[in-house]
Amino acid sequence: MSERTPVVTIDGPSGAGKGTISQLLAERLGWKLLDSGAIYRVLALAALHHNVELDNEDSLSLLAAHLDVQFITGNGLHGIKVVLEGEDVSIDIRSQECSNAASKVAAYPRVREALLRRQRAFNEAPGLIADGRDMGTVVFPNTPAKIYLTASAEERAQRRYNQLQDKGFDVNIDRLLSEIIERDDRDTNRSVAPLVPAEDALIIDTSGIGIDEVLDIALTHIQTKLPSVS
Ligand SMILES: Nc1ncnc2c1ncn2[C@@H]1O[C@H](COP(=O)(O)OP(=O)(O)O)[C@@H](O)[C@H]1O
Ligand SMILES: Nc1ccn([C@@H]2O[C@H](COP(=O)(O)OP(=O)(O)O)[C@@H](O)[C@H]2O)c(=O)n1
Repeated sequence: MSERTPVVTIDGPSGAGKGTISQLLAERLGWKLLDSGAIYRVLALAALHHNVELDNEDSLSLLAAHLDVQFITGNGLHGIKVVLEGEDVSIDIRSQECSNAASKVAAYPRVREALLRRQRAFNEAPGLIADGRDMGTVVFPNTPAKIYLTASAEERAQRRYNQLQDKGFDVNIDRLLSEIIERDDRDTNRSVAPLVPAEDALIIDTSGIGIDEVLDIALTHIQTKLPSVS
């Protein structure tokens, strides 16, 4: 399988800066954006709405295959408005409850399989920035332009705390840190598509590095790997 149009993958744990850098790259290059985490978040929210148990792989994979979700660009929190069954859920999917539920539903192989084609369909001209956990390892493994962002758990929890507070969520930093560690652990140790840098990814530890500098490093890497990008 080879990618039809250029793809840049941005993977890493929660709060590493993937969404921020992906959005800036998509704007800079005029490319499409795939926020794959939002798909798992929406599935988790749909499961909560329809009283589907988060440990029922059969029902979850059926729900995943028929998920009625739209991503409308140029709007909303992450630059994308997320609409589930006609309802704008852009804010609801960012709650801590949804974050935790997303990482639970994402651990099931048949759920991931059911969402694979939907994610690959985002690969449209002129190019795609794909943000997630397994973009470089599973969803778009053939692209040469792979980036893995990381930072210490404490720094990521502090960033997420500031971000959620700004959005009006009531958050507790200690609970946030333990949930981030728990989610990292679940994402890293699952049997399918675990959170791990692709062998050929550029790893950027963003602890103590500002967004502008991370963006410069990412752009230089992309231009090296995809010479058509200027
Ligand atoms: N390099 C950085 N330095 C400081 N803050 C950052 C950096 N990258 C991202 N942030 C901030 O951290 C928060 C989480 O970033 P986000 O892009 O949502 O992470 P992720 O998508 O990896 O979970 C955002 O408020 C963002 O502005
Ligand atoms: N490609 C992806 C993206 C997200 N996920 C799961 O979905 C959850 C939410 O992803 P996210 O990217 O929105 O989370 P944050 O990094 O924004 O905290 C993660 O904890 C993962 O369990 C995944 O398994 N694979």
